[in-house]
Amino acid sequence: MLLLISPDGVEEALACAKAADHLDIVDVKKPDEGSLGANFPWVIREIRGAVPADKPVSATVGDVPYKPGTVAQAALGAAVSGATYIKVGLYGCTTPDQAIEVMRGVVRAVKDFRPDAFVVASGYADAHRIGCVSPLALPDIARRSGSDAAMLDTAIKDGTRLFDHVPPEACGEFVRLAHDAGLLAALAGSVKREDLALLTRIGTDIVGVRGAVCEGGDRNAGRIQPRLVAEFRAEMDRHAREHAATPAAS
Ligand SMILES: O=C[C@H](O)COP(=O)(O)O
Repeated sequence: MLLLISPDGVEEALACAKAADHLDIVDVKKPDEGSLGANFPWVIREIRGAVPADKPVSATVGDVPYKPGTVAQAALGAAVSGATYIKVGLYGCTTPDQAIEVMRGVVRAVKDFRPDAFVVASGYADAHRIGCVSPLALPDIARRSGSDAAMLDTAIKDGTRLFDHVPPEACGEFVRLAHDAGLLAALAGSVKREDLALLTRIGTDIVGVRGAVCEGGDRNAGRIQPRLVAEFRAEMDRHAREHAATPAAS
């Protein structure tokens, strides 16, 4: 399982750089603009320069409206600024067809510019609270749009967590659907260390985290701490080892 950490700016990205041995992807966002809030192009560029070259930089394009042209242009902006993972939160899409249309525009805009870029179609575990496409629709949306991964995060950061909205069995189904479609499955949403056993067991490819590696577990007032990133990673590795040692159920 890969570890994606979401700093809110250059200062926290430097904390990520200090913990670079313990993480896999640095994900630039602007949490005060929403769960997948987009940061400025110059911040993405500066963070790209600040983290080791072998660590991919991801950027969120926002909790986007159903405006395919606007979103495609924003996604290209993130890619031009140096992000190679482009994450789109399909906040304003109420049907799978709308979401596919948005993601097709993103895939074309980004891959015309950089064919090896990695496009992530993200929905929300708490979609029922905001009225957007349902979580289990995401793998098919990602597949039909030519995206590379399907993701879930939580839209409303009020202390409720991924598994509060999409129970572990349904997350397992999400991962299965993504894998059947040839995609990676990414999961986030106030994930804590105690969730790692389940996330490992269901075959999650990427876990996205912010609050759990911030001081006091506070994604808003706390800052990312290299020590907490290292501890989180050690816990991931422990579960990976235990899972590998467990005989597969027949
Ligand atoms: O993409 C990952 C998100 O930033 C997760 O943030 P969170 O762990 O605070 O919910």
